Amino acid sequence: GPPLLRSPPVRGFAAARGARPAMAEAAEEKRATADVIPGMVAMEASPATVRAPGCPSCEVEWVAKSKDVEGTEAERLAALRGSDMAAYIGEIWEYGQHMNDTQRQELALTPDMECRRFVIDASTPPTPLMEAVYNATMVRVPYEQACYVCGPEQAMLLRTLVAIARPRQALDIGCFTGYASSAIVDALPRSAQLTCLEVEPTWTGLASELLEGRAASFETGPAIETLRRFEEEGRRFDFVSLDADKPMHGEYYNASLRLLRPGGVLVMFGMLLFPTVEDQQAMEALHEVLPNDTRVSTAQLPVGCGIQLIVKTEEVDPAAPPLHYASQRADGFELELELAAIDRLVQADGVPLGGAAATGPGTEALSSAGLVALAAARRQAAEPPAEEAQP
Ligand SMILES: C[S@@+](CC[C@H](N)C(=O)[O-])C[C@H]1O[C@@H](n2cnc3c(N)ncnc32)[C@H](O)[C@@H]1O
Repeated sequence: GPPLLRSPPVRGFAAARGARPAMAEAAEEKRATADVIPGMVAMEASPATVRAPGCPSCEVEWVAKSKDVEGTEAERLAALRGSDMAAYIGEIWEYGQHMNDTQRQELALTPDMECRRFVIDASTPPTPLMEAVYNATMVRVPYEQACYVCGPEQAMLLRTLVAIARPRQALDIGCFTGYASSAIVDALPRSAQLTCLEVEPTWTGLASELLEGRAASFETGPAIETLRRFEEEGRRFDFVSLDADKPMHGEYYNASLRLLRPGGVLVMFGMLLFPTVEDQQAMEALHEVLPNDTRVSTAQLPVGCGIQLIVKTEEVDPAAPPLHYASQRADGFELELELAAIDRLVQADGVPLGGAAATGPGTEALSSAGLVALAAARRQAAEPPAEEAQP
């Protein structure tokens, strides 16, 4: 039969992107204000936009195409209404059935575009890699699929969370063209690694091209199978970003908790806006589960399509010293680099190394200077240095 009416781009970023010129104006206005208010620090010259100036982004074209499609549909429906009223009513009824609460929410969220612009403007501007991946997605991916990309404000939040967590092993489940991956990889400590999972070879192909030379590797295939394999291999992660097929998010959540070290961080996308009824049911089930899960501490942020911040509190020893120590010692020895190098060596030898930062399976394989340094750093953290202890 004839296609149903197109639903609007569900993740809602098209409108935010469409609003960008106004964003630039707002930044311009702020700069002007900064010039006249004494003591106010002027914003840097370029506003926080993901699209580089002069980039032939298809954003505008994309919005125009959406409008074209809508226009064509409107014409087709008008003709149908004239020729076959019963068929017309049937189509409209069917469309109503498909238009779930989310799309209504999306419409209800439209006034928040203004707020979103301020959120983006108030974040550190994207790195060149983030811009490049975003632009390539907009230019090279058909616009119907380009809307999978996560929102710039979400990428900026993710980057900040990675900078806080300082993971050595990070995982991105559902990497698409690698935009969220680019935000993660640009915030990773040196010698840390990101592993990206994606079912579509087209997307891993593009993402691996765009992130070439970065500390990111790609696994193509159904994420659940890769996660099971990682479990069998005894791999462990410090940080997981999850934005894949929503009906499977419950499974990915449990698998991620098994792979995360105690104290590890999981960031789940898609908590508030749902493209399909199936997605909505799956994510609403998680809304029930997450606040009552005693394995984690969690909170939700209404950023973009909704982000759930989760820390694995299970197995965290309250008496354990903090995980992070000053990595640069006076003699230039870098503890994290040393540990990462040992980690790679052990993995290359086929010995699985887990417990990314402190304890856990595999750490007994460490017997070198790195382990000695870790013990020394722990002691140092537990007792203040002798010179500071002296009055
Ligand atoms: C919303 S997009 C992710 C957007 C991405 N995080 C970004 O920054 O642009 C969801 C992705 O999950 C992928 N996906 C869907 N089912 C999957 C599966 N079973 N295993 C792995 N990835 C899957 C889709 O192909 C899509 O690229």
